[in-house]
This record gives sequence, structure tokens and C-alpha cells, in this order.
Amino acid sequence: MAVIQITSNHTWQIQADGHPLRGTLQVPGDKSISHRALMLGAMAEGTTHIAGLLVGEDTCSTAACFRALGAEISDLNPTAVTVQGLGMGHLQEPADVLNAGNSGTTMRLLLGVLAAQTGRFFALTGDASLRSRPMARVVTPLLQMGAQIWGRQHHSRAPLAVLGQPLEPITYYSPIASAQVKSALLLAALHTEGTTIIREPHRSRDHSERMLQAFGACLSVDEATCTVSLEGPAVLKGQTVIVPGDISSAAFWLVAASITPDSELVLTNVGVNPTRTGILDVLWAMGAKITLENERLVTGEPVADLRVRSARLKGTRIGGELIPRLIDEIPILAVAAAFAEGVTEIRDAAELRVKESDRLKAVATELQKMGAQVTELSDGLDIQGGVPLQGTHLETYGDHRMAMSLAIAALNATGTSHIHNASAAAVSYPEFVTTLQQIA
Ligand SMILES: O=C(O)C1=C[C@@H](OP(=O)(O)O)[C@@H](O)[C@H](O)C1
Ligand SMILES: C=C(OP(=O)(O)O)C(=O)O
Repeated sequence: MAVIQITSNHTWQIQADGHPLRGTLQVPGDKSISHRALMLGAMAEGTTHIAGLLVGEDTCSTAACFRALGAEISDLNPTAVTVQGLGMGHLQEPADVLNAGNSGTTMRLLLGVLAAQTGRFFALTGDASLRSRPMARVVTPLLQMGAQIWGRQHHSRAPLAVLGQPLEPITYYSPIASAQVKSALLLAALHTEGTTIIREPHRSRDHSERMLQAFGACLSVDEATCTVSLEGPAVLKGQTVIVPGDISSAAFWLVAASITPDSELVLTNVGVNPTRTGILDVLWAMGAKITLENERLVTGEPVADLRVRSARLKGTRIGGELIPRLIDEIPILAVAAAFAEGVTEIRDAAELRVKESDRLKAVATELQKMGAQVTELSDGLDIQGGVPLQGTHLETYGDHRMAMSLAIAALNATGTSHIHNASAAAVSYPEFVTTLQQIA
């Protein structure tokens, strides 16, 4: 078995021995769907029941913000959470600053919700990473709708202040394919009279559209033109939401089992919404052996069990419309590429520079430290695979996806890796390292 230790200063020490990964795992609930279930539940009339919720730092931030806004949310657990909604437009003015922690989704979607709470004042902040992330992408179209929002750096960085206003519908051509931008505008549009239209250059994840329809909003989607239209105002009714496992968390095991010889893992109950399965398309193109079993629809979202066996991977090219379909999986795909034969080219991914860390720089720097041949480009990476990696001291930059990606690289490196600041993994996958200890 690999030796995996967690030191008191949040370092993961990983000494691998090539042990195959075998077994059946259930990854935690989808983060995007969990945020949305809490938010729509808080705004809806009546009670929302959520099964399978992700209990991670980011979803705890969303729950804390909506509790501060007056919603009654039971203790968070993956089994059964109830949200007593306040009804549309009835969120309360909180007595203190709302803190979104590390979560971009919480802050950006909240901006859309709060902008429309007429007459109430809100202040919003987050951790150092979130305070450095761009908010203008959401603030600019909300200002066009008539919102009043103030913030640092020309209203583009948190802390932000919002004074809720009656809003006007707009037609917005988003310059970026971003589910966070689209969702923030849809949440604002729920409160406005008339049709709000949002068009994106490529399709981003559509969990908001699916869940809003289920909660009773009048919304239509034109897939061919990547356009969503919402007719406001909406009356949302509390629903039951069964959250599937997060394919972005499953991605670490898909890559781990692919690159670790003689491995076979079954990942049960994983969300396979086509706006999220870019990771599968790329791994298949690289030669991965992954099959979908028991495909089904669960409260409006496609779900399957994923079986993955080790395979010889080869390099590929990733760019264009694929990027929003695998935006959070690029760090772990870079690890797959480092173990593949030939070159992998990643392009059109400049967005990664404004995630929890600058993920292009972070991936290039840390994999280079292990001996990988990685070139950092302005909008992507070139990775020459097949160069053996060695364990060393590695940094996560406080980024959950970096911590877990580096752990999978370490599992197939020689010597010992020390992954510092690894507790960041709790943002989206608190049980990750325990599961790793059990199966590696
Ligand atoms: O809407 C969401 O839940 C998310 C959308 C994506 O961000 P962008 O929409 O900004 O690309 C993704 O990176 C993030 O982890 C979650
Ligand atoms: C980018 C991410 O999340 P967020 O934008 O919500 O912080 C992520 O989970 O990788």
C-alpha cells in the first residue's frame, strides 16, 4: 500500500508503491447543483428537501449566507437537508457582512439574487482568493438591469455593496461562456417583469436552467444558439432535489485509475449532464477505458455509474467548446497528460488564471518541480507526457483542485511528495484524502 500521512500543518505526505486502485466509491454531491438547491430552496415558497448535498466549505458558505438572509436551513448533511423558503423577494437585510469564503459560485450567484431585493442593503466579502477574483462579469450586466452595486477597483472586486432595486429585463450577449454569469442574471431575472435573454459563445453547465424549470420558472433554452430566455416575475415552489455525485470530484479517480497499472474502480451515482462530461470525451480521446452503466435521470439530471480500468493514455488537444464542459478538470487532465504518450495541447483556457488560483501557472510550476515537461502559454499548456515524475515539496496555492490533482500525480511518482496547504481540498471534497488512504 502507498504510505499517505496527514501532518499537523495540513501537509499530505505521499509515498507511492504502484499499488493498483480497486473498489467501488461514491463521490460527494455535485457542488454546482448543491449551491443551486440551497439558493432556490431559500427563495421558493414552501419546503425544499435535498438529498445528496455536498457538505464542503463552499456549500457551507452558501448555507451560511442564506441563513443570514432569513432562510431556515437544517444542519447540512449528505442524507437529508430541509430548506424553509421565504418566497420571492422576501430575503431579509442581514445585520452583518455576508461571507462567501472561497466560493466564486456563491458570490456571483448571490449578486444576482441580492440586486433584486428592493430596498435592502447587503455587503459581501470572501477570502483573499475570492477578493482577487473578477466580479465585473456579473456586476456589468446587473448594472445594465438597473442594479446598484459598489465595490473595489471600479466595482469589480469584493468587498461589494448592493442596494436592492426593481430591475429591468435585458438581452445580454455574454463575452464568456460562464454558468456563473448566466445563473446570476437568471436569478435576477426571476424578480423582473418581462423577458430576460442571455446568450453565450459556447454552452456552459445548465444546472440552473434545469432546476429553475423544476421549481416552476418559465424558462426556455435554444441549444443551437446557446440562448436562455426567462419570463419574469417567477413564483418558485419548494421541491425535492436529489443531488448526484460530482463528476468534477470523480475526475480525480478517473485519472488515478487510468494511469495506475492494474486498477479498476466503479464510481457510483455520478452526474453525467452533457454540459459537464468534457472530461469523459477527452479521456476517451486519450484512450481511457471508461464505461457508463445504469444510466438514468434523477430529479432532472442525467446520472450513471462509471467504471474505469487502467489504460495506456496518449496525448490530445483540448480547446474551443470543450473548455466550459471541463473547466474545473484541467488541472487533473494535465496530470493525465503528464503520464500519457506524446504531447497534449490545452488552449482557450485563459479563464483558469482567475479561478481559486492561477491554475495554468500553478499546474505548470508544480508539475515542472516533479520533472514533467510543461510549457505555460497565455491561454493554455503544452505537456510532453511520459517523463517519469519524482516526489518533492509541492504547493497547492490554497486551491482545492490543485491539492487533489497533485496527490494523484504523487501516487504515480517515485520518492515522497509533500503537498503543503492540502486542507484546501475540503472546499469541494472533504473526504478525498481519507478515501485515498483507503484505496491507494
Ligand atoms: O456555475 C457553477 O456552479 C460553476 C461554474 C464554473 O465557473 P464559470 O461559470 O465562472 O466558468 C465552474 O468553474 C465553477 O466551479 C462552478
Ligand atoms: C472554480 C471553482 O469554483 P468557484 O468558482 O465556485 O470558486 C471550482 O470549484 O473549481
